[in-house]
Amino acid sequence: MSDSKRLAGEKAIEFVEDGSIVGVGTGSTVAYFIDALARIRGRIEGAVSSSEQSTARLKQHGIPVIDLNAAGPLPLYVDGADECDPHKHLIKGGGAALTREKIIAQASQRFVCIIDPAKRVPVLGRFPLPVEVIPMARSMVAREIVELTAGQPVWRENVVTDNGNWVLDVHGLEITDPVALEQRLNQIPGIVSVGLFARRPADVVIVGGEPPLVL
Ligand SMILES: O=C(CO)[C@H](O)[C@H](O)COP(=O)(O)O
Repeated sequence: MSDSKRLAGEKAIEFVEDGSIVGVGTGSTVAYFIDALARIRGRIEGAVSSSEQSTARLKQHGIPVIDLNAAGPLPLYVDGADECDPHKHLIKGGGAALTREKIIAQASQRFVCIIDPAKRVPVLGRFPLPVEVIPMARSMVAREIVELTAGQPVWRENVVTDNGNWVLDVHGLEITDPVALEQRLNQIPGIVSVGLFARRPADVVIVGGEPPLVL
């Protein structure tokens, strides 16, 4: 598994443009991408990071970390996913970094998603859908989700996001219309962001293997 993650992460380097600022996601697959990025760090201006975890790894490698507000639109965002359907719609947020990941994906011209083969599914929902919530809204949002979907929200206790918020993981979903579900959930007050990347799916998906598959 970690070999396919490494192969996906290393393949994504081919999408990095010289002199650019690269958007960097979060997770164990992205860690391999950051390590590969370090080997070409002289060719890039720096990176915009989606989490404290990735920031620490980028800095360890001496890669300058740049504020998104100072960077402007990015040519490339590279990130992992928890699930990916045939339309390149994703579930993300297993690492609780979904909000910043979504912001950087939106700010990027091209989103290259790097996954191991186990992440490919015909329909999203086997992986519980992460939802970042303002702490005071947790119970209300959970009730709204129960009313709106067939899912069961479970509070990811002991996890506080980099933004100081909490995460609900919604179990038992079969997400046949990810765009509609993302839109509906986004309208509930108290939800900061939903780990569905359907309105802004990946542009390219790299599935790690020998050789990596580029979709
Ligand atoms: O969305 C994420 C973090 O919020 C990650 O991209 C996702 O959880 C995949 O992680 P990994 O590469 O470790 O399997």
